[in-house]
Amino acid sequence: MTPRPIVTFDGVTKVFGRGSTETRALDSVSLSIDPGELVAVMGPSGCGKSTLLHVAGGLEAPTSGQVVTCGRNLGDASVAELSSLRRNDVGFVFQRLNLIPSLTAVENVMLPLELDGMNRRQARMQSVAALEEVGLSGHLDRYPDDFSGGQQQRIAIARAITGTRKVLFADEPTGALDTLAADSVIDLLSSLARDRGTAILLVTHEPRFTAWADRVVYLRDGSVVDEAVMRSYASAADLASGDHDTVSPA
Ligand SMILES: Nc1ncnc2c1ncn2[C@@H]1O[C@H](COP(=O)(O)OP(=O)(O)OP(=O)(O)O)[C@@H](O)[C@H]1O
Repeated sequence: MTPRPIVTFDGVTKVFGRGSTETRALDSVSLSIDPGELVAVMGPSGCGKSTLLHVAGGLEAPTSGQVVTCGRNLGDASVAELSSLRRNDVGFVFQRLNLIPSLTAVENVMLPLELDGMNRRQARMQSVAALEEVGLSGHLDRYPDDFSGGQQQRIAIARAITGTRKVLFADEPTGALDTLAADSVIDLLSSLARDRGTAILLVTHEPRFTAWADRVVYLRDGSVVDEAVMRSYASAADLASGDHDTVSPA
């Protein structure tokens, strides 16, 4: 049975500004992402990659078109529904980690849950489970500065997947990491998709990460210009040589 997509874009346009300052960041984008799928989003600077993530996660409203994330139509979702989506269903990770240096790893993961009104015991339980999923269960009480850059990004990922979140939006999560640490973070994202069923939308400038992706979506000037279905983990070299299945957007 075909899984029900966890994110669907149907003819989505996002315009910033008006008149002479108008920017069409997304232009009639249609795509969908299934549970457990790792989709890489690539394209030149300013083509709309971050905007795609922000609109999919309810941080920005579409100007027109329909966005459905985790069963919610974001176009007519109330403020309360959007905030529930961000609290319970989706997570974000960025290049900037925003970890608080004076809090331990587990306290950093717990913080948003507690700010959200969850009691301390439950917040700790969920945070310990998330840190276990990212391979840091033995380091709960260490401070961010005690970790390498790659491990710090793992803490940020744990914070983004607590509870039953079904989608992770990752915007250049390895931008500040060396090659080895970056590969290990992408490895982790790939295993979260495979083993936990988390759908992952990964914005990246790194062609080599396409080797971990199930699908690659190429944006230019706000439009999807190409999609590559990566079967059996084709390598970036295969991609460059055109040895992949290309699906032209509708
Ligand atoms: N809040 C905003 N207000 C006005 N314009 C914006 C806003 N956010 C994005 N834009 C514009 O929309 C376009 C797409 O921006 P976006 O950040 O989505 O691109 P990107 O592909 O993620 O770029 P990069 O790879 O450089 O991060 C750009 O022209 C950008 O200047």
